[in-house]
Amino acid sequence: MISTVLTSRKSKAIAVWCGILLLVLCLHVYMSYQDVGVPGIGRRLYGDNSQFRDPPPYNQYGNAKTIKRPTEPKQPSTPAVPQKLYTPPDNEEKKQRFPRALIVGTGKCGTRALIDYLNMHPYVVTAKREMHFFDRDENWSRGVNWYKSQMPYSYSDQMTIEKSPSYVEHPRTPSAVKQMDKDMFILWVVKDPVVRLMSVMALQDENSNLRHAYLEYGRDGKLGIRKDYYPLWRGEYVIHLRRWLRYFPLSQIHVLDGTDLVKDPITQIQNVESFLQLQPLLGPRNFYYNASKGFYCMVPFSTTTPQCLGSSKGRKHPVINETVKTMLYDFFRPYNEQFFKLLGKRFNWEPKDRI
Ligand SMILES: Nc1ncnc2c1ncn2[C@@H]1O[C@H](COP(=O)(O)OS(=O)(=O)O)[C@@H](OP(=O)(O)O)[C@H]1O
Repeated sequence: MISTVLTSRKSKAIAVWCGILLLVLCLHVYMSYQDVGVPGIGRRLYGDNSQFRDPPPYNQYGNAKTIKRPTEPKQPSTPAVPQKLYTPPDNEEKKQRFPRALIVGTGKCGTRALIDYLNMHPYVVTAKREMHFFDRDENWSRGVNWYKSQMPYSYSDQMTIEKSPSYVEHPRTPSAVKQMDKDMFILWVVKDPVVRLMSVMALQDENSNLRHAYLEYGRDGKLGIRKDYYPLWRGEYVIHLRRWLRYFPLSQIHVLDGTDLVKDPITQIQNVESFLQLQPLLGPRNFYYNASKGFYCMVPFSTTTPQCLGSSKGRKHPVINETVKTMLYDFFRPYNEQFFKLLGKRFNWEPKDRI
């Protein structure tokens, strides 16, 4: 009898202990799954998988406003890319193709930024260097097949784009381009011509007289503008536009302001996408403002690391005094006004404090 009582007490105690053990085990497993933050529990069982639970930095459409940037733990190093932005057509091989869009100029207005921005678009492939096919005799004489042989490989639904920043001024280019492809998309970046001139001048040595080569003394001994100076002529945009309009309708020429491209690349690139009839894919996800450079850098879909243009862009411009500034703005104003009239839109190209 005593032994029966003892046995039943013992089995009760065992049952209670088993119950407690089971409860602890269940709690343990539950906490591991939920990662409720009890140090060591979840991770000891399943490893440190916290990096896989970080939210992706961009949504499917690349809207940076939705970005949550956890500080700890770090972002996954794998590119947070909207998957499958581009699928090549079935059974197709890449081949070299003529450009369907040309960035024709103007030098120092942001042509490199524009082509590199466009290169982030999955349906765009860009020539790796300036070909100067239409404007340099030695290249022109090599013929169109040579030009095509310089183009990158692409699929049929991708758009090849080339830029050579002096196409816009060369007398041969508009007719030659039309002969190659009457439907060619023409992209043209311009800039306040005084700012553009200073960008050219910035290339000259700081102590060199060439920094002010756009000035000359007239017969009267007064300082004036050297009207036949090539960098000035390049900024007389209306002259060049008139020539292009003899071959292409204005609707086929997209003109954008390089200063707008610096300040608001997203809007500008989206306008260009629309002009080129490309899928609207580029957006805030592709641009990162680098405060120390004062420029936006690119974030292609294949990476989350910003890529900036080289040090040859964004040079410090020479300082000019108010008299020279007024002379330059007065010189360009009539050309600008005619340009705006022909273009049907205006840019803010009035004197600025900093140029
Ligand atoms: N994102 C970004 N980063 C750096 N620079 C930028 C960018 N966007 C536009 N720009 C402006 O581009 C100017 C140079 O123009 P181009 O590329 O047309 O020059 S070139 O003719 O090809 O040499 C260059 O002019 P400078 O500032 O005078 O160097 C820049 O103002």
